[in-house]
Amino acid sequence: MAASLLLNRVSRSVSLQRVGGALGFSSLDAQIHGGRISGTLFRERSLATLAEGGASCFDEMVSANQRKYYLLGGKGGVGKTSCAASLAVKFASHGHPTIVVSTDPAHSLSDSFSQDLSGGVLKPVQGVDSPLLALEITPEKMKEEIKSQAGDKSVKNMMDSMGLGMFAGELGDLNLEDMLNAASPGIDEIAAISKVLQFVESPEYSRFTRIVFDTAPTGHTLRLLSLPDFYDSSISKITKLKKKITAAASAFTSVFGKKKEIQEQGPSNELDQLKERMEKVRNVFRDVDTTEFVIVTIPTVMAINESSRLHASLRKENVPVHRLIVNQLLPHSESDCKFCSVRRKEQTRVLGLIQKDTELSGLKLVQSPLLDAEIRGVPALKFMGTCSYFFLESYHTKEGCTTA
Ligand SMILES: Nc1ncnc2c1ncn2[C@@H]1O[C@H](COP(=O)(O)OP(=O)(O)OP(=O)(O)O)[C@@H](O)[C@H]1O
Repeated sequence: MAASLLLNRVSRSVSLQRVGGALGFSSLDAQIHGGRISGTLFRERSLATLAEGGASCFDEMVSANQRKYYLLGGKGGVGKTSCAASLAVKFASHGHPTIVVSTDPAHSLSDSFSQDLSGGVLKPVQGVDSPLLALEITPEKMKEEIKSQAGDKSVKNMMDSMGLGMFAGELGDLNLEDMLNAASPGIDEIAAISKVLQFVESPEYSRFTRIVFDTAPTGHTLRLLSLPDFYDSSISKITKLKKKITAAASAFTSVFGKKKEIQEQGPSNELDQLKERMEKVRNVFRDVDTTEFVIVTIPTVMAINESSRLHASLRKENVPVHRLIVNQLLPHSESDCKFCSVRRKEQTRVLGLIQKDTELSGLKLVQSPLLDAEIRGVPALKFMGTCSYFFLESYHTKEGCTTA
């Protein structure tokens, strides 16, 4: 019952042409490569009504000028990039200078915006009124930067600097590079977030009030979220080890009367800095006031099950989650073919599962319809944002669904 009411809500949508005109992109058809997105799929609905519905939905995300981080994640191929790009365009259109960052090594921001955003540097997105910058993190470039910042911090050098070079032969192969590579591919992502923190901390980027992350599929994302803890404890262990070695070295030099000074500076500072950055990343992920992880899914049992597991993991990690975007919902049609009718039944069943799922049922449901063309380019992303986020508030409780 609740699920079918949800679907009815999806059907209350708008004519593409009217929305296109209102958003100021009359040539939308041409720009999204292939005719109408939804003229045949959606029932007509007045823009006035849309505006009312839209006002309640997006206010919460767009309100407040303090900086907010939105991380969009979920199973592969469910529409994370499309939703992240669409949300970023929407923030920018509401006057928020925004940065959208892809931490997925298989980038598709450039494809989604239909612009070249590659190269591992922040690039302005064309066609949006407020500043919108996009960054496709290039893992190799990131690693190079970290390495060049850290310099050649091999364990041998570290021990040399401590006056223990004679023992270094045993350990000389260990270096920061190995440490960075050890947790690969997760380090790619943590390095990415760390890089973004650098960007947002510098005064040059302080005016950006919304940072949207398009994350890699679930497994990578979970690694990303747990890595700061992992590094924190690893770095602490290394620091403790270094202290022990320093103490042993002091004892050694006092016994044998060697005068050489034991230098405490250098590598330890590097590690402390790395630890500090990891802590910052971890804190950003868990800050309920500034951060929200938005799970993106599609109406299939496999995707819902994975979303449920993802939410359980995020909950354990204390990462704030409030919303679930159900993307690619088959919109209402007066005359379903057999195929559509079977899919629709299955979709209704799956939406019912969300309502019963202990992990997912408490989340606000954001519905995003399946459009009849690929979502590419700013106008199409604007359109997706328009038909995805209204009714947001209406759906966020079970009561909201059953009494609607
Ligand atoms: N609501 C929708 N209607 C129609 N097409 C969609 C919709 N959402 C996404 N798509 C299309 O589905 C494809 C995959 O979308 P997208 O790249 O956003 O998914 P993803 O989850 O980021 O994928 P990956 O896991 O590979 O990074 C794209 O071609 C996109 O245009």
